[in-house]
Amino acid sequence: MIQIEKLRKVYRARGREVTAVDGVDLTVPEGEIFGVLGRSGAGKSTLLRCVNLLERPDEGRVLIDGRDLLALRGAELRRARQGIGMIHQHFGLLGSRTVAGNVAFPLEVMGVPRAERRHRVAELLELVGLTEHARAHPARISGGQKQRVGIARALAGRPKVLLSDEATSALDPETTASILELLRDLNRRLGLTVLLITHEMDVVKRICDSAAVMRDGRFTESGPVTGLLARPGSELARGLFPLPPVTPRAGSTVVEVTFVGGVTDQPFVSALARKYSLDVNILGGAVETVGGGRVGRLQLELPGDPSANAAQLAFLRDAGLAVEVKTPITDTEASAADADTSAAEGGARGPERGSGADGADGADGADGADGADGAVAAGEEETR
Ligand SMILES: Nc1ncnc2c1ncn2[C@@H]1O[C@H](COP(=O)(O)OP(=O)(O)OP(=O)(O)O)[C@@H](O)[C@H]1O
Repeated sequence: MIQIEKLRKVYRARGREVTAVDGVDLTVPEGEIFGVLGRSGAGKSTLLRCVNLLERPDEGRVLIDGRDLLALRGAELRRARQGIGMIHQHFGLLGSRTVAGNVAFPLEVMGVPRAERRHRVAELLELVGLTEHARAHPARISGGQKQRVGIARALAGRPKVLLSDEATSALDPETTASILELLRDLNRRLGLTVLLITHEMDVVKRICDSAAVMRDGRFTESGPVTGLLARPGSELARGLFPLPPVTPRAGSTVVEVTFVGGVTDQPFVSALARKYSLDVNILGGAVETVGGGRVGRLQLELPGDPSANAAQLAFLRDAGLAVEVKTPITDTEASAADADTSAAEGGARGPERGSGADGADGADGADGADGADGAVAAGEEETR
């Protein structure tokens, strides 16, 4: 279990202060996968690096299975950090060592005897499906395989907690899917608690139990993923279901409804139309599988303004839907919007951007560049 309390980290450089993490509280229960989503510069990496003390927070507490890491020193702290594995976007493998040699490295640092090391490396390579590549060098394997080596290495010290720093950001979509599947599988088989940071909405959708959206060092929303999706106004929901922006007209009601789980089986649109003898216009919609369950969002347009649709809106809410009413615009605004729309070619109703669409780092160092995993090779400081 990971608990973060009122965490704050301020960088000071050349007389300038940047508050990278600004009072974050977070609990990841044992065996859960928690995703922190946000754009570049939101403070995600700093938050993650404070969890294994690669960065020392200025304020707050970090507790792993109830132990306050900031209260530990020396050998005790090193042992505690061995219980936290970490994987990175650019893998951080040692180019001079084979796949097996990379996985063995943290075990050497921990002083594990040679015979035991061999056994453990074989076990780890099997766990990540790389037994056949044990003797290959990183330059000879694919990006997905490199990340599998990174995962095996991170698990060498049998950690209970795994930190993932944009682990799939350098991979193509197919490889990303296989790495996410591996992480989910390891999470279930080993009971690993995973804290991951990402700018990819898809990562949250595929494997996270809970998530937070981070901006300017703070969480703007946080909770179980399906709960966030069903919350009106949720940035996560908007990012997952990028429906086109709509311009509600005076005399009509535009509602966005989000439905989760069993609600998707109910024909609520036709039930609404029948019950109130309405023509319901569907403006947009998307249904996705999130965390193994079905979640969807629909934009509906009902005749009459919201005050005339109170019963209809209550009907949708009673059906278990999260309902968000888009504020109607005035007649004057409507004619201005008409002018805008006809001026813009084809109406230009592009999809809204997701919350974290743009954050990928530029490519950086290749294998062998950034040395050992800070979590397992305790005491070594990573450089960025
Ligand atoms: N070592 C550092 N010294 C000074 N400022 C830093 C340092 N590391 C990060 N920052 C600043 O702290 C803020 C948060 O950076 P951080 O890397 O944690 O964000 P991020 O969400 O992980 O972004 P990215 O996805 O681009 O890595 C940024 O304004 C960044 O410039």
